Amino acid sequence: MRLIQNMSTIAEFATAECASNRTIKIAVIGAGGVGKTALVVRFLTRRFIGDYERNAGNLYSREVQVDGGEQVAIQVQDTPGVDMTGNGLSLPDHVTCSIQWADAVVLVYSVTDRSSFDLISQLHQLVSRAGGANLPPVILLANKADLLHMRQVDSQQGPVLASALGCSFYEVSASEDYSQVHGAFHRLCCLMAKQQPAVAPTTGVPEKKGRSPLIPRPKSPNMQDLKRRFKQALSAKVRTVTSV
Ligand SMILES: Nc1nc2c(ncn2[C@@H]2O[C@H](COP(=O)(O)OP(=O)(O)OP(=O)(O)O)[C@@H](O)[C@H]2O)c(=O)[nH]1
Repeated sequence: MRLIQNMSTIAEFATAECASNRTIKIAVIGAGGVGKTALVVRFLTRRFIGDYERNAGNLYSREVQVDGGEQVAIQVQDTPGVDMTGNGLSLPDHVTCSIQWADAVVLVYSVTDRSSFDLISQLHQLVSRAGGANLPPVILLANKADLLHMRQVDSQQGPVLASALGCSFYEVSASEDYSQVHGAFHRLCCLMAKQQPAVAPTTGVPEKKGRSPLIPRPKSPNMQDLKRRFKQALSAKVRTVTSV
């Protein structure tokens, strides 16, 4: 019973109608398995749910209160994992499309996976190329900080890389610490809200031009998918409990 209540709270929280007149679009990019989905779901729902299917690219939306109390709509695109192959980067189309679509980018690596860290510079280059003169704000997240015994990337290396790339850095644990994850995404939202023009109340037209609306939008928001993932995760937990 408690689980069902929790689930409906999660669904309501994450699917809240966005009454805001502007939308901040954030793409979350990194190697497979670094915890992109876990981070996005943690930020949007406060919950950490350990089991996810391999992500094919989902878009989530909700409202966020930024500095000054204003409510802004955000869309967060969780992208499929980018991996290194013998021929270089294996970059799903979806990721390229998401980079072009986004107003801001969250690059993620796992401190337990050196190759995911090594990928970051190349991903940043792709973001820079796609943005041209209009480079979107980028933040770098080092995830899985709780897995001390599995660490492959020193805690000093993240800040050094972030400073070389000119972006903010946060070391977080999606599983252990909601406030770190929330803080990183929330600061990005506040920054974006400051940068993006509000819609002029009389004309309904943005006061300044943002990134092109003609760029094809990545796969559509899929809150049903979010609910389905919660159902799957919860039923797996129930199965585990009943089988003990
Ligand atoms: N210990 C720990 N495990 C985490 C953390 N974040 C994610 N995980 C686990 O790492 C695994 C991969 O997480 P996902 O969120 O599916 O990673 P992803 O980057 O979306 O993966 P793809 O869908 O393959 O691109 C899951 O088993 C998560 O439970 C974390 O902060 N700490």
